[in-house]
Amino acid sequence: MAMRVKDFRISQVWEVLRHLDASAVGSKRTTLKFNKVNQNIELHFPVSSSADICALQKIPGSEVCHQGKSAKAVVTLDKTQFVPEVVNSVISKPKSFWIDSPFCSDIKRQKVLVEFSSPNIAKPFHMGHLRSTIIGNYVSNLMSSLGHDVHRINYLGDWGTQFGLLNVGLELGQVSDEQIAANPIQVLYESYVLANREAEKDPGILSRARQIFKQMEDGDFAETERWEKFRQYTISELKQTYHRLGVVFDEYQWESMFGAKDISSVIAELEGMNLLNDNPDGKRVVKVGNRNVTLVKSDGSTLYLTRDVAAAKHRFQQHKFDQLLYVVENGQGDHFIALKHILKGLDHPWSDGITHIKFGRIHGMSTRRGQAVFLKDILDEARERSTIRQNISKNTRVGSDDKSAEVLGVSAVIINDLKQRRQKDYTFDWEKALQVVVLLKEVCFILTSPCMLTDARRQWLTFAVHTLQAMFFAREQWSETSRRVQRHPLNRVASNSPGN
Ligand SMILES: NC(=[NH2+])NCCC[C@H](N)C(=O)O
Repeated sequence: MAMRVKDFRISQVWEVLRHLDASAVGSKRTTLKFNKVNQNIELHFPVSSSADICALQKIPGSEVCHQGKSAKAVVTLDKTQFVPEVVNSVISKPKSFWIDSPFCSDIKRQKVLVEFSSPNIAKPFHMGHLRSTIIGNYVSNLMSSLGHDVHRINYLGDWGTQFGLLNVGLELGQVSDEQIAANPIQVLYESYVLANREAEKDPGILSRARQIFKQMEDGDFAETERWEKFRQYTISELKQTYHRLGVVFDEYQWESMFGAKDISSVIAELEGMNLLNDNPDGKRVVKVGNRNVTLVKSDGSTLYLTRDVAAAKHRFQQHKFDQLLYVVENGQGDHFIALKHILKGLDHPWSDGITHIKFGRIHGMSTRRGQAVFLKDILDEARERSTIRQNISKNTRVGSDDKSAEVLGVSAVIINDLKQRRQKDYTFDWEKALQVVVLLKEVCFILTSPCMLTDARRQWLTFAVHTLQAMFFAREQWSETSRRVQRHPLNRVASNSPGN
């Protein structure tokens, strides 16, 4: 049986969706189709219960068709009413569109912390960090569209023996503060590489690195202030690159904020709950399922996990969050299971609000400069390639000062990533990723040239703009697009005469 519901107004769509079993509407069997014959948009979804069927039958204009055994609903959205209505509602209140819709009225507003991106200083910003940045920003935007109070955190890795090594590298290379200030991410990375190279020849370097890290943890490190400056330079440089993706963080936290000195209370708590066991080799471990997980090394220094326990507690003290979401690759699954397990063992009921939002690896992304090491290189490459793409056709050719290459290139990288199945690994292909560039360019071009449009094409494009809005979660890019659409004469025509 199929239900056909015709001529929907947007308010009715909300009503239907509200009455239906949400799992059916959101299931993989739900598809949005564009009917080329009558130019209408159709939402097809399975109907799982007789209550759903009754709900649909009450809607004026609904039509029941028999079609095999399985029950299926088809909601036909009338192009002339629905498209302008959606586009105009979204445009008039892009921030509160979802919150104000009846569909979301029963969502309990929560304080949600989303931790994402989180690269390590002096190490490459690898593809895992890129996916985390894109997915994390998407999740944050989605959560705030639903009315949650979202706080975005970037947790930068600046701790561990690698930091001892980095300091040795700075000594060996006699790197000045000015050099670091001018190009922090690159210079710190090169110093780290230098130290690693030297450590292969001279084992003394590694023990010097460990010693420096121990001093850092114990608070005996002479260069703390210098390091504080380096961190600030790094954040300023990162902010410029995040800006290109439309990503803004509310807070930058450092792993070093949760070093040995600061986590004695966590250790005391673990001891108090009898969770910490002493290994014969001096390590202190916690049992997680049938694994023994180390929390304190034999020399007393802390580990990644210990710092995460302290960081989570700190976040709860500060924000009293309902949810804490970690957007980090699949490979760290065990780490987050251990984190949640330990917090639960420490009797923190809020640990139930912790979720690891995991994702698969990206293989094979390299730039012309070689294997991609920094986010900036990836985005520069996207811009260059998008210029080349646009120049292939004379309709989309760009001048040297054209900003569209940047916006389209960056958007293509984002869209390409969100198109993938989140938990699956995938192989990156520049050619495929940039295919969308020409389509995006065309949409913008046609929207700004009304005389180019036939009626049908205009309807389709208006719908495409709405779809793209869902993709342009990068806030700035979307607001730029929405400003264009808002100013556009087409939009005024559509809103004044829905029947045209
Ligand atoms: N709270 C966390 N552990 N977040 C993830 C941090 C990711 C880490 N900096 C890495 O690159 O692997």
